[in-house]
Amino acid sequence: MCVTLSPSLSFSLSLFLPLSLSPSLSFSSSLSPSLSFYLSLILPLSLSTSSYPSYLLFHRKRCPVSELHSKALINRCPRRNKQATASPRQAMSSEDLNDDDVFLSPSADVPVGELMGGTHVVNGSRPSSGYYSRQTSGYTASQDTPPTSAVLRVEDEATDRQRTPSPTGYRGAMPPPAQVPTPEEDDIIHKTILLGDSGVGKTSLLVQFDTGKFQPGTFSATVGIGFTNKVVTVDGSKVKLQIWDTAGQERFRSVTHAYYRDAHALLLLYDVMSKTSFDNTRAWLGEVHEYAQDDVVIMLIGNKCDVNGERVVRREDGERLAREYNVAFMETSAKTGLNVDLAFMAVARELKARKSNNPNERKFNVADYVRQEAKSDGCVCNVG
Ligand SMILES: Nc1nc2c(ncn2[C@@H]2O[C@H](COP(=O)(O)OP(=O)(O)OP(=O)(O)O)[C@@H](O)[C@H]2O)c(=O)[nH]1
Repeated sequence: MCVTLSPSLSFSLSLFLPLSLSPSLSFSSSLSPSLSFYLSLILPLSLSTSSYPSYLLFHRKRCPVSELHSKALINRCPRRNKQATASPRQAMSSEDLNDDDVFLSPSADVPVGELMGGTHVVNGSRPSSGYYSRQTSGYTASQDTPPTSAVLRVEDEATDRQRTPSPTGYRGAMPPPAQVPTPEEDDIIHKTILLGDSGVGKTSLLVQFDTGKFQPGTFSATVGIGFTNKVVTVDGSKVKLQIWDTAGQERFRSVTHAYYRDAHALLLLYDVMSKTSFDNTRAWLGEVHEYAQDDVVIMLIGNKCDVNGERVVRREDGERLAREYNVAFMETSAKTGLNVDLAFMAVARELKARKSNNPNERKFNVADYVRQEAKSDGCVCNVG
């Protein structure tokens, strides 16, 4: 049933018609229960399709929850856009995220926004082209020139904290536009994502790689997601890495899932002082297999290997887990810088090798390389 009415009239009808119809219908013996239900419930909603809440209702109803779970992103309700069947990868990599895109938590039938007290609505262009922040009505994206680093922020109770530079010095870092590579310069940008529990040292690792510094201090959790572009030289060739630093906290999980769908490499960190963070790597690897591409380069990293005495995860345990999942493994220290460059260089080498026409280079094996180089780099991390 399709009736074109003015918004105000449809709203009035949607509000008052059921009230006026329902009582009479429920006592009417001449109408079947289903018809009475239709008239009392569906009819008013049909009449009010021009009002936003009703649209959302239809939107949600038309996108099966099971499908939403697997996609983690409600994209393009058929009602509004014929590309409703676009794959999640297409949806995320295309530049036309709609204002009806809503991030969902894969672990619950609840949009992330609702978990955080609002509804996330993504407006604007894709993440690499700007700087996102959630305001009361949703994300807004600046239309500035793409930066070499960006941060997805969620403005909630932590707003003030976000505006304060994090102890690690990474959050909010926005290099000047002069450093921005033009699209012509960018042949292939390899999207590399740092994953792992909150506090394992993802931000610190990236800061150490980017600036060569470690900033000790009070731990301040990353909010949202941000990236830094780095160009590394491998055998005389430049390899462009776009390194995404994700928030390890559970509440941002479904947002970050959406980002590693088109990742080329994933660095999964745990903290050698935290058995929980090590145990959780299995769950992380499960998510990686669910959301990332099959051929993504994965490296398991035991960070904070500078600690003495407080270590609870042995190096052998990390090695065993890496063997089990057939991924490369190394221990690093974002504090001392041990093996930090190597971690990113190894990934860059592997990504370059995969695209090489040189048969010798294509034989490159990142796990073997890391094993060799980490030893020669003198990793003397103590085993507890
Ligand atoms: N000793 C030591 N401490 C480290 C190392 N790396 C990070 N830390 C400390 O661990 C804490 C957490 O580091 P972050 O880099 O903020 O952790 P994160 O994984 O980015 O955390 P989220 O942003 O919540 O996901 C900070 O206090 C760091 O100073 C390391 O290699 N050695």
